[in-house]
Amino acid sequence: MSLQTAHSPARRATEQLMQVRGLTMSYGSGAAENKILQDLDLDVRAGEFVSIVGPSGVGKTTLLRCLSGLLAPKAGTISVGGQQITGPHPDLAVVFQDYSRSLLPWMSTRENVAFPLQGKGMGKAERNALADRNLAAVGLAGQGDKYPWEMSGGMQQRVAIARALAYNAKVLLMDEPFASVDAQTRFDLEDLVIDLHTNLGVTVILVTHDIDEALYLADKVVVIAEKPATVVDVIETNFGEVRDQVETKADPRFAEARARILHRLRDH
Ligand SMILES: Nc1ncnc2c1ncn2[C@@H]1O[C@H](COP(=O)(O)OP(=O)(O)OP(=O)(O)O)[C@@H](O)[C@H]1O
Repeated sequence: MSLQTAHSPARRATEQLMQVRGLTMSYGSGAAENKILQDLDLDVRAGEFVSIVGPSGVGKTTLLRCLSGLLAPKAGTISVGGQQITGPHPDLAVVFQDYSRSLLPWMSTRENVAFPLQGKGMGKAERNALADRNLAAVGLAGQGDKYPWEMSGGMQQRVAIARALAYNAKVLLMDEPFASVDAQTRFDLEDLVIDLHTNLGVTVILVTHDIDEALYLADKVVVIAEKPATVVDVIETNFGEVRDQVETKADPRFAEARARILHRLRDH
């Protein structure tokens, strides 16, 4: 597979969708206050794939939890489509690293995917049909009757992705989603997410400590560092729409971007 220039709507994103201004977050208060994020700004265009990378413990999960409305920031604003985020929001769906805790073991995979759709006022047959369509989109056609514990880790994470897609959120927020699977499964899941992004045009914000993964997937890599953490660099990747685990990573622009990120992280 060769590198190509961007053609898909997803990789030609232009319209502003998400805006973060002055995001500040700390745990505890008074003498015990632990400042994690300080004055962080972030812009995400509709259909864009944004990776957020930074050293271990810098505050990546805290940032993603704030973006998803699960954690209230101490200061600053987060908006999606011009709407302020003040709590969990139907435009935002989250995929966590720990699929084994995010899927309900007593429900079949179809029920797991269909469950959050109850709040959308759909009948059971419609929910199940939507669940089956989204399971097929992640390569799990015909697997709806299986239980999560009958599936491999990679398959369970596919179910969690199908559940997020079925919810039809505008933004898919992913927190180290491939950190708990083996290397080959990780590559397969990365390529699955690229396909979903390209074909469905969904906006993705993915947090990872893996610089290669961040670059391979994204249109834009946001580097956070320092304590408290803030944005120290933003890199537009321009590797084209089609990504290939071997060729993209061998592209001289990939090596250049990787070196730039490593320098930024070393300097902070
Ligand atoms: N609920 C919490 N209460 C208090 N401190 C917390 C809480 N969650 C995280 N922290 C602290 O906030 C800091 C940032 O944690 P966070 O998990 O956001 O970082 P991270 O960059 O995602 O880390 P990693 O790369 O190891 O996953 C850490 O020092 C952590 O100990």
